[in-house]
Amino acid sequence: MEQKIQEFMELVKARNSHEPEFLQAVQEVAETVLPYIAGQEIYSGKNILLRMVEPERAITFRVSWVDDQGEIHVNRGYRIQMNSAIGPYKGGLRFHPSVNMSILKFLAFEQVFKNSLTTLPMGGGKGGSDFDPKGKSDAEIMRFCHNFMAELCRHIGPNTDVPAGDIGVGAREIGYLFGMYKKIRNEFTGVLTGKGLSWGGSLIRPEATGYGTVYFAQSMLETKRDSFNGKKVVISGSGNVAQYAAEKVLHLGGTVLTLSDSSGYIHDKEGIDEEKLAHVMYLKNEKRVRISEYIEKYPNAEFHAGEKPWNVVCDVALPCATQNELDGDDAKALLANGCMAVAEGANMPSTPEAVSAFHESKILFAPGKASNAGGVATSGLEMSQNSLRISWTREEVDERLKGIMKNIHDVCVSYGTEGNYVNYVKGANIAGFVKVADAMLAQGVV
Ligand SMILES: NC(=O)C1=CN([C@@H]2O[C@H](COP(=O)(O)OP(=O)(O)OC[C@H]3O[C@@H](n4cnc5c(N)ncnc54)[C@H](OP(=O)(O)O)[C@@H]3O)[C@@H](O)[C@H]2O)C=CC1
Ligand SMILES: O=C(O)CCC(=O)C(=O)O
Repeated sequence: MEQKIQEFMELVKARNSHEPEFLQAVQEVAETVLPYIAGQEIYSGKNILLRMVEPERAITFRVSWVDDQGEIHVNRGYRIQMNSAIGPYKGGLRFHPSVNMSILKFLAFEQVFKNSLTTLPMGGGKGGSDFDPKGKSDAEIMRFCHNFMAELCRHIGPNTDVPAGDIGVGAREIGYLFGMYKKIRNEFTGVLTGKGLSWGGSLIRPEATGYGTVYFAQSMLETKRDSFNGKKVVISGSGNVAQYAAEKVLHLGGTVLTLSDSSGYIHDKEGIDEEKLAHVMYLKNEKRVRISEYIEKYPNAEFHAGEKPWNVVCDVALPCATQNELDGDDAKALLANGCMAVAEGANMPSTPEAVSAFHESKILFAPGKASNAGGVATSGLEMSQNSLRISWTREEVDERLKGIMKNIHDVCVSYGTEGNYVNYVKGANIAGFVKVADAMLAQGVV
């Protein structure tokens, strides 16, 4: 099997040699899914995983826009339409200077498995731009979003491809994107999710990724007859996912000790309570400043410039910032400090070395494609509400989200149990694969 995996990866590398993040995501899936395929007659000779690693379509386009000084800038826009076997392409848009083909293909590939795990009819896609929203005025953001959508609108639609937010794309950007789509196409449809409540959005969508991550971690803790109550929790990031993961940890009786951004992390030994979290939301969502400003209001907290929070003693770690933010040394530090569970809110935040360390020490470890699936699942619920032209209550959406997260947890357990340990990576990859693979088999070679 080792050799089969190596041969498969050689083929993928030959085509994608300059895409390290994409190769990293594929390697992890190959290591768990190829041994499973080998024991399943129906997949024999069908090259399904090889077909799944090739995007159905990868679109790149120019986005020109004018800044407040009248200067013209050019960015690159992307949409990767990875797999539509089980539904329209679905996945976020990321605006960050690091965005490139490798990062978007890894995200789109992960999205295929994640969306399948939700059990909702959504294929996988991802897109974005190397545009950097930091320091831009509202007017500049609007002009960029409008020009981005002026091209993207040709390639998406409520039954074709339904983008949403990701890093650098939140409620404000979705508004500008939706406005331009509606103007050009002259149709009011659920073409984007994460919309405002008065124009087709769903309650709980902003909270869903963070809440879902904590619901998943809660299910893992329950397998050890444990809970969040009284747990010390370390969280990275301070954006959408981190904020609502922190909120749900507080609801469940845990203590949140850290939050971070790309400039460093804050450590509040007294705990980031609801009032302090509201201040973080103000700093990040309205004032749009660095997390270091937290200590101006709460001087008992510390700011550690240029560092990550993984050396802080904790029971549970929730990486909620970005890919590869938690490496092998960080994992060792968490384990040495007694961390018992890690649930990824971000996409692929743990490096392969970190994941191996978690597995070797047999702690609870949830990969993002399972634990952060609550965001896209609730996007799926937003699509359903748009199609039915109704709005569910907060409680209704939250109950559905809880049910979906519990179901994802349980399916990971059933495919990932190895003796008395649950390998959630294996469980998520195989369970996500099976539904897509079966649909691809049924649809023939297309
Ligand atoms: N939003 C959603 O519904 C979903 C998001 N995710 C994933 O969750 C993660 C966070 O997304 P989201 O919260 O939406 O994004 P936001 O843009 O709201 O927040 C991103 C956070 O991560 C930090 N960050 C970004 N890049 C880096 C970096 N290179 N080093 C350190 N910190 C960094 C940002 O800090 P700074 O401001 O300094 O850049 C910010 O605090 C991503 O991996 C995303 O793909 C997964 C599922 C759904
Ligand atoms: O809600 C969505 O469609 C996308 C969410 C997303 O980008 C993700 O799950 O990584």
